[in-house]
Amino acid sequence: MIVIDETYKGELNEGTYIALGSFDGLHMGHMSLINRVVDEALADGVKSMVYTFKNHPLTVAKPEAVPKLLMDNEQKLHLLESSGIDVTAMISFTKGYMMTGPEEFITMLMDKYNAKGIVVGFNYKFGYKNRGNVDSLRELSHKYGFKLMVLEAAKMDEAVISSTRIRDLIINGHVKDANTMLFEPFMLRGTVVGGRKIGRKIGFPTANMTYDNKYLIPKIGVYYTNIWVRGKLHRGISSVGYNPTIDEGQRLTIETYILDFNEDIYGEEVRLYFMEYMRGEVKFEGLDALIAQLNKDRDYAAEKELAHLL
Ligand SMILES: Cc1cc2nc3c(=O)[nH]c(=O)nc-3n(C[C@H](O)[C@H](O)[C@H](O)COP(=O)(O)O)c2cc1C
Ligand SMILES: Nc1ncnc2c1ncn2[C@@H]1O[C@H](COP(=O)(O)OP(=O)(O)O)[C@@H](O)[C@H]1O
Repeated sequence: MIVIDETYKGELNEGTYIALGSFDGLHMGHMSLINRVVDEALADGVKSMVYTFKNHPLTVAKPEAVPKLLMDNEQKLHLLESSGIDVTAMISFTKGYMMTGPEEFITMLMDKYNAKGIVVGFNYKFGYKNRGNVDSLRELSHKYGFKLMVLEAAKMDEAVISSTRIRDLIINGHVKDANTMLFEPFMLRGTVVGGRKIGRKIGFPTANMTYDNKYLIPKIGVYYTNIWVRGKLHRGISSVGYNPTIDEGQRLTIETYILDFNEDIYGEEVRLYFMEYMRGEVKFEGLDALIAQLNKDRDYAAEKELAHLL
């Protein structure tokens, strides 16, 4: 897959079909657009392309309304590439860019990327003040002669699948339900950092990881997770919380005990996949009670399946 940004000066002279959207989380609705653009491009002998933004448009248009994100750009690019997309344009959304009107946006796609077709979802809005929609796209497709494909809403349990719906599930602990709508399980990326060094003393060393508040943090509690570290996926049990048994935790930590694992991984980059909410965080009477519970958590996780990642 070729990844380009606003500085791209080359020419895409083969012709492209372009899927438009911000694609946060890459859920099944997004995937239907991605699959469609890949299939149609193959059938018509053009390149499949995704045009998206490096930063959420609301970071410029309305910073106080930016949602917590479900996915970082690195993971988005990885999944788009795995889906067979030929070209992804990941563009910085700026104040100047925001002024682009609907028609200007579409003619830019035709001039710069040789767009022969556009794929969007039923509720797609675009251009300055969101003045463009599916109806104006239809008019523009007649005026300029490109192929327009508008896809129906993908649904689960009779309700439309959306990034907002998935965020709500995750902040309420329903990660398993959220994952059924996602291309890959919900994941946070971070670096393993030092903690209080108590974990190893109680027989449960935990890899504490950094996190970025730009991304969604699941509900406080304990999860069955999968953790990708040093090129391999492992089962884990993770705590998202304040560790009330050990200290009056001021700071939220995300820490994982990795099953059947004994390596020093300080400084390693990890990806933590949230598979299932197991229980809430408890303030135990003492360490023995915490250890007894951790043994149960581990035994439960040991029986679970590992995710299949792309
Ligand atoms: C799967 C898991 C579940 C946990 N559940 C709780 C809990 O319910 N209550 C609590 O106070 N601490 C809980 N902890 C946090 C432990 O107290 C924590 O791992 C311990 O403070 C070690 O911290 P350290 O890595 O900074 O040394 C949990 C940790 C893990 C890995
Ligand atoms: N099974 C394991 N799960 C998690 N971390 C492990 C495991 N085995 C060894 N480690 C290492 O031990 C560290 C955690 O030990 P711990 O005593 O909890 O220290 P800290 O408080 O610094 O997290 C991890 O960061 C990792 O380097």
